Amino acid sequence: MSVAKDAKAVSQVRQMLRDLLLGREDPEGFFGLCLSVLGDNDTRTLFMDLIKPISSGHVQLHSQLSAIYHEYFSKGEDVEVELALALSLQEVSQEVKEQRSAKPPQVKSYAELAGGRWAWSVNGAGVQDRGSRGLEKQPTVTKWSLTDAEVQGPTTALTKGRNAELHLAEEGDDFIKEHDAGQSQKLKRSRRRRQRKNQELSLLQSPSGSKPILLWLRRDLRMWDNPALIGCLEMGAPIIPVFLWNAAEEEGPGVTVAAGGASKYWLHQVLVCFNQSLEQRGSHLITQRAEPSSLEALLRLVAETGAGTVVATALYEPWLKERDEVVFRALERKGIHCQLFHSYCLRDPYSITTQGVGLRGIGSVSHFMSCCQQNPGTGLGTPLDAPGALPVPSVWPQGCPLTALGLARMPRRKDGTVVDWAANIREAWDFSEDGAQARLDAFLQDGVYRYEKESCRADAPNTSSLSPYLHFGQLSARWLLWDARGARCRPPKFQRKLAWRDLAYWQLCLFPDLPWESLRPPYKALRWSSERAHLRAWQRGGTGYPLVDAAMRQLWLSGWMNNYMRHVVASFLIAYLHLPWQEGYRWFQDTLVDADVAIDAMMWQNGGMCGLDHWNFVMHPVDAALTCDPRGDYVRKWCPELAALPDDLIHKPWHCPASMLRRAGVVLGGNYPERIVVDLEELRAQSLRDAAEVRRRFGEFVDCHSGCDLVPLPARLVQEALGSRAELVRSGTQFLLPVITRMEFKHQTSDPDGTDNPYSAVLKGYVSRKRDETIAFLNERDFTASVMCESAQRRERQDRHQRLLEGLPKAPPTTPRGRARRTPARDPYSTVPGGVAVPRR
Ligand SMILES: Cc1cc2nc3c(=O)[nH]c(=O)nc-3n(C[C@H](O)[C@H](O)[C@H](O)COP(=O)(O)OP(=O)(O)OC[C@H]3O[C@@H](n4cnc5c(N)ncnc54)[C@H](O)[C@@H]3O)c2cc1C
Repeated sequence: MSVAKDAKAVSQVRQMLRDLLLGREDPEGFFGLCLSVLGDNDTRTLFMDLIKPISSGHVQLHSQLSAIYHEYFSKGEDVEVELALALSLQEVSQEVKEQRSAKPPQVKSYAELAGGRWAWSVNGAGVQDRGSRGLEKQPTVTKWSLTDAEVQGPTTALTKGRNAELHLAEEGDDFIKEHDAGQSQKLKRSRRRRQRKNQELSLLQSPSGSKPILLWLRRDLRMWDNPALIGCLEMGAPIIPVFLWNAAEEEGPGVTVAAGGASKYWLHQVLVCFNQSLEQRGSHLITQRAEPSSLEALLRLVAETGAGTVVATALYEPWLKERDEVVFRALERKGIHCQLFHSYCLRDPYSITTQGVGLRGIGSVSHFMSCCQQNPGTGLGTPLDAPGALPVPSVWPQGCPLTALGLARMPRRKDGTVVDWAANIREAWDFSEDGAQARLDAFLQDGVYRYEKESCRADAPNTSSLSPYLHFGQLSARWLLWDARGARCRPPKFQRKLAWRDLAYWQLCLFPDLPWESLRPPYKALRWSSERAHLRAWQRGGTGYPLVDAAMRQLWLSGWMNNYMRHVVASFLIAYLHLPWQEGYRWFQDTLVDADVAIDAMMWQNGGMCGLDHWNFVMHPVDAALTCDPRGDYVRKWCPELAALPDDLIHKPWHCPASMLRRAGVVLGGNYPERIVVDLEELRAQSLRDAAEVRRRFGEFVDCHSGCDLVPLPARLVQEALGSRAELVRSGTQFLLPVITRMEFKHQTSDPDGTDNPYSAVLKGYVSRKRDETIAFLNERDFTASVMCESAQRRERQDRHQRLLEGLPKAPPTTPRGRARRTPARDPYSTVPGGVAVPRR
């Protein structure tokens, strides 16, 4: 080290020491950073002197640092060489260089490399050997076609925050157990610091001579917490990020509509943003049409670039998983080293098992979380920081312009003008990774408080709106979970949503037909309507039911609507219009920017009465407004032609007197449609009768003891349930499992002619109980206060009269004047004063 550089490094370490004392860094992190700044030799010689100043004031910290130092430098020479070889941190000997260029870079687990001590990453951040500290390895890496023993260990470099470990397990009402999560502020500071450091240190790498790595990007299009990206960096070779597009492969078999119009548009924008992020780091994205297949395209790229390794993040849709298996097997046969990283879900859905929990309650999120808790598997690990710069190849392969992929192609009118249907989507969203982060920060700062109680409101942005970012992996679920845990308000309900997301992927893995085939056999025979005009009206927001129309127009214009509204429109399509759930699924897949085959199919199956879970409710298209849009603000926004109607009639304009409609400028059947169906009660009753009818016809799929529907079990679940006894089962044997079934179906099946079903699932709309209680409390308090005020005034009046009678001077008034009044009785549309922020018009 030169003298100047030496002095700079030492002063940097002193600054880091101050951070350590302020609690912004932990001892292990500090030691790791020293190694990165000073290098191995200087750390060995200078470290103890540098920490001397704290030896008297911070005895415990000093001895902790000394212990770490001694432990690290007591490792054997062979470990050091192995470390250097694998991580290319040190100046490597010629012999080692030759070895590296001859073989594809091999990365072992840090625990292996460090021999149970400390390991160090090429990018500069300290890496803790988790094995030696009683924590589990991170499950991020799967080495393709190798045995379990060879599955790689953690990519723990550049971890976000401190020694922390997240588990997909339930703790009380919590989804995840965390051993030691740092506070979010601290994390952000440390994140920024580390990114700066990574930037400096990635410049020190000299990947020249190594075969480049193809980083095959599909989703997980982000810089932060991207294990595949960091995995590439750790190999110390030039990285070529490639995005290959083959619509047929994405689509898979059956009707998945995996790549609908709105989500393809989003993907296009994400690729633009991701390319910008790469360019900021000195790299760029190669885009190609994968013709005739991704395998062929990759083989061409390998030939063109001489790449020795292909790295990707695992995808879990069964058809994409199968495609990847074929691709990687073929590449391995050609001597290309392949690595697949897990990061899209919190838990790899193929690793979830029902062992120890059983199958009862399957399909519900509680059951799923019990499975995760009972079989925690490997921990989630800590989020990773973004790299500061990326090593680039000397020669880049040929790509095609992003527009040539046709992801954001707009239709043209006959006159040649473009129909820019995405203009509103562009306005509504910031597609960048920073945009995702900003939305998350804003939500955690503010929205998360309302989320826990008011996520059903459509008239206020009370949910995170992060779904499209999660779908395209601009935000990792792990990162989101981590930050949510660090939020000031612990949001268990929000965290649980991430379990829903994983549950959907688990279900898709178990039932690959989920997007097009009803899981409950009898319901395949349900009598559905074929009224195309109704479907069109529903799709375009022209049903005549303002709440449904507002939601469907929001979907069309912005590509999104909140969960509650998705339930409202799904209930309307299925229970009132009797249209098949698949129609709803397909429309959502085409119009949602967050269209996600697994989640969408699971939710539509559940809504369509044939999924693993049954929604035990049906949303009423008018009454639901009481819960989600009590003042009609949401309807006013998306159906402006109704804006002038009063709050209590805006959700049912057909009840408005003609004069009121005239004054409000509403013409039913003119500028706003008449209702496409009128007798909602009868339509609902018919839907119930239809369900009971198919259950009776296919009695073999109804459990005679519990009255529950029976679902054929997939082989994987049979295997888990029977264990070794599964071998004794004759092939082709079908097992049926009783699943959660709506009470009203059971009752209707047993009493088909009964007129009064006591289990009616139609929700009448409700204002949350908590809100009711708060209002009742405030009303009560107001009333008590006004009574007290009244009696004080009475006393004051008596006192004044008394003084007058006795000829004494007037006393100054002691209480503010005002008439005692009772707070008016709560009307159903009132909101908590100072609570939910819905401005009254
Ligand atoms: C009929 C129907 C279809 C749906 N289709 C999709 C879809 O295609 N893509 C999609 O991402 N979500 C879908 N959902 C689930 C849910 O409505 C959205 O995830 C949510 O509205 C997204 O908004 P948010 O990010 O503000 O959610 P938040 O409530 O803030 O939740 C945070 C995240 O948790 C996940 N999540 C939330 N709810 C669910 C759920 N019920 N199931 C699985 N994951 C969930 C999402 O990734 C979401 O971004 C559907 C729901 C219904 C009823």
